[in-house]
Amino acid sequence: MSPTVYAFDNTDALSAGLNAFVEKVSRDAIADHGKVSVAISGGSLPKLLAKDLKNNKNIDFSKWHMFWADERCVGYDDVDSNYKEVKTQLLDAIPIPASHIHPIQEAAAIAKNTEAAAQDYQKQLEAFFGASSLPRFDLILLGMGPDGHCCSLFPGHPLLQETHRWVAPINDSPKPPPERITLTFPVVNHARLVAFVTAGEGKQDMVQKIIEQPELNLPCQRVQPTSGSAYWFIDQAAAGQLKPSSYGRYKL
Ligand SMILES: O=C1O[C@H](COP(=O)(O)O)[C@@H](O)[C@H](O)[C@H]1O
Repeated sequence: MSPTVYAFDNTDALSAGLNAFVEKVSRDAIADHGKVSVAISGGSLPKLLAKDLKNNKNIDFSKWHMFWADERCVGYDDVDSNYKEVKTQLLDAIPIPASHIHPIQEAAAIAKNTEAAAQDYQKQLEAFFGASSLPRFDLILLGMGPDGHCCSLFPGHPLLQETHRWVAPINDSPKPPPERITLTFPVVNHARLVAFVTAGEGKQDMVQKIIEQPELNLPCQRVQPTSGSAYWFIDQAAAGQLKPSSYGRYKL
């Protein structure tokens, strides 16, 4: 099924719309099963997400559990750490319990032992979701790279074919740093909801390809939740090459 695309006049409006969307996801998940599992990417997403969300007093963040959709194998304080970016932008400002924050194992990341880091992260997912069936995140928040990658799943990379592992190591990411871990498509596509968030003119070519040329089979296009839904939250600059019929407006 095609994703639902929401375009906003600017990044402030995008952050406001995303905040409203996440508030509803959180309320629905807590009403349904008492907690909220979220996986998040790095890059430009955390700042866009956090702008309004960090001040949202209508969300019970004590019920949130935060995981990462992908992570670079660096220390927690490294400028390349997705954990650090999410922590600085969002987690330090919201009342989420420390025990509900699930970053990559730092020792394995610093050692650039991607295999150990991926295995440990799979264990963390098994401990939270149970080991017997695929994790089902309430919400996976993803960015989109200018080459159409999401998580650390890059165009043409063999990891796109992964069907067994929940978390995979990667040692040859075309975008630095090369050593990373990533959720795989089986996990991403088992989520209840996946929301892409991207902004800026530099993304408009790729947004057009992904939304209007599905035959390209780029990584972002392979995100098709089997019993869930996919959304795109983009600003007008990123929507610059889309046909008006390809997107709608989010009602706050
Ligand atoms: O390397 C990565 O890049 C993507 C996209 O980042 P952006 O800065 O172009 O928004 C990001 O989603 C991913 O988590 C990250 O590891």
